[in-house]
Amino acid sequence: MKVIQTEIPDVLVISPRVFEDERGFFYESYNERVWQQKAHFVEHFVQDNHSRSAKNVLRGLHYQIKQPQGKLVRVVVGEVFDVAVDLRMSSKYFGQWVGVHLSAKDKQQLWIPAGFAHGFLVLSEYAETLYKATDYYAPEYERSILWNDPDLAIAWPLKEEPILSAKDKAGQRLKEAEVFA
Ligand SMILES: Cc1cn([C@H]2C[C@H](O)[C@@H](COP(=O)(O)OP(=O)(O)O[C@H]3O[C@@H](C)C(=O)[C@@H](O)[C@H]3O)O2)c(=O)[nH]c1=O
Repeated sequence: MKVIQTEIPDVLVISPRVFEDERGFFYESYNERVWQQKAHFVEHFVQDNHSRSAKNVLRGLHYQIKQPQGKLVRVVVGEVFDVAVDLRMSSKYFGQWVGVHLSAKDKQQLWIPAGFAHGFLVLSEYAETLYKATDYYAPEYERSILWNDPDLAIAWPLKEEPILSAKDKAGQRLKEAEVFA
C-alpha cells in the first residue's frame, strides 16, 4: 500500500496493493495495524456507510459541527470526483479544497480527517461509495456548505447542472457557516 499526501497534507490518498489472479482480485481495504505503521493512523471507526448515486449526482459538502467525522472513502462501482474542504480555522489550509478521482478500477481511498467538509460528484453511469466514519451520524449537528460557493471555487468536472438534494441546494456559503476552531 502507498500513502500519498495531497496539497492539504492531512488529506491522504491511500493506494492499496491489489492481488489479481484468474479468479479476480483481492485487497485489504483496511487493516488497523498496517495503517498505523504506514500512515501513522490512530483513528477508530464506528460507522460504515454505503451509497449509490446516478451520474451527475453531487452530494455535499457535508460536515458535523459538534461530532465531526473523519471519513475514509472508496468507490466500489464507477467513478467519482471526491472533494475535501478544510474548515479548521487554525489550519493554514483553511478554506482550501482538494479533489481526487476515486474509482472502482483504481481502488484508491481518500482519508479526510475530522474538521473537513466532504462531497462528491458522480462521473460514471452509477457509482457506489463506501466510507468508514470515526463518529456517529448526528443530524442535529449536520451542516452543508454550498457546492458552488464562489469563495471555494471548486473545479468540479461538470458537463451539466448537478443533481442535488433539497438540503444541498440550500447549503450555506463558507463565510456564513459555522466552522471549527
Ligand atoms: C449520512 C446518513 C444519513 N442517514 C439517512 C438520513 C436520510 O434519511 C438519508 C439520506 O441522508 P443524506 O441525504 O444526508 O445522505 P447524503 O447526502 O449521501 O449524505 C452523506 O453525504 C456525504 C458526502 C458524506 O460525507 C456523508 O457524511 C453524508 O453527509 O439517510 C442515516 O441514517 N445515517 C447517516 O449516516
